Amino acid sequence: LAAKGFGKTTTKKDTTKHERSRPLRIVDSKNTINNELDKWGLPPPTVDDIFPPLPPETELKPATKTHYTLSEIQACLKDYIDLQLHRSFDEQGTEIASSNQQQPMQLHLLHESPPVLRIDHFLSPDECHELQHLATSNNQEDCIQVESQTFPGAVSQRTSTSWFTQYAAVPQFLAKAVYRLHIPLEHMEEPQIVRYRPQQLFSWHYDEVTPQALHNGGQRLMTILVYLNTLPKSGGTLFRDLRNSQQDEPLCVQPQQGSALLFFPAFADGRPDDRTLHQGQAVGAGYEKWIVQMWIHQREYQAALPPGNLQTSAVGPIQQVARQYGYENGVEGSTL
Ligand SMILES: O=C(O)CCC(=O)C(=O)O
Ligand SMILES: [Fe+2]
Repeated sequence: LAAKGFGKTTTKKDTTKHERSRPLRIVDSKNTINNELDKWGLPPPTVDDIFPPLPPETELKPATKTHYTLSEIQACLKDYIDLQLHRSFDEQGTEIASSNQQQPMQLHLLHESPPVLRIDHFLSPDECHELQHLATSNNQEDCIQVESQTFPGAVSQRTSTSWFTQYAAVPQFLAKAVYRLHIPLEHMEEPQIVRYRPQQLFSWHYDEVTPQALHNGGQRLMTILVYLNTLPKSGGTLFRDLRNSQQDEPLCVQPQQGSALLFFPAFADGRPDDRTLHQGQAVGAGYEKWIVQMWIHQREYQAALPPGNLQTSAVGPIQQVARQYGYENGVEGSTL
């Protein structure tokens, strides 16, 4: 959402004027274009100006193995939103059995610091199909379509299509967030379904909100996105400053149907974590990429879309899913 280089006092050049006054043409730092200057006599900002490289002393700890225990995962998450994972996952990171006949979820830590987590089987294939269907059904009451959120002057380019959904229209996704990750319903931003067609992408950005938006729920503490379909290559979620466990390449999470990706745009106290700069890579020819996505705030958040969207309207539907999936057993003191 935010292009954070702006308004920060630490950027190498003052690019604030660019944001406010004219559409930006960002140039690659390696791509010098004829010393062209704008009307303020400034050269066009480069990607490095807008998303400054991390200071060399920044702590970055890639994953060093493919399997982490729950205790190890919790240690990596200690400065971030409290997910109380021990209530739903055993020491091997496997979901504690519920009666729902679905494959148990499995935690995978993809990066230690900052933590990046994948949860396989977060949604079943049927649940993934239903969410895609919800978006394409064109039911204006349940979800509202928003074309690319890129606006003139924005520094990040998003070319996909989003649908902002009613909380009550996605009870299975929310039931899992509430009963497996213990996220308070009131802190959830409106869930969004996103479709990328071939070549579409979301370029480098941070998920944190701008200071002007903090009045609504405070900072975004967690991004949860679930891939609704599998892509063999292309369309990955790429982190500029993180490395994979072999440490030979930047961390890129390949879409796998039903797998959730969790990362943390800010620490629990609301301080943004600059290490989470990421992009949704372009989708290859012949493919589409679908995700469902939600941001979790520090405090109560009030939805803007679709009109009349209230978290409380989802309580009944979520409880119904929870009963059906056997979530209430073994979850004492639920947030609902
Ligand atoms: O599509 C992706 O893989 C990432 C999407 C994303 O970063 C966003 O919507 O904020
Ligand atoms: Fe993002």
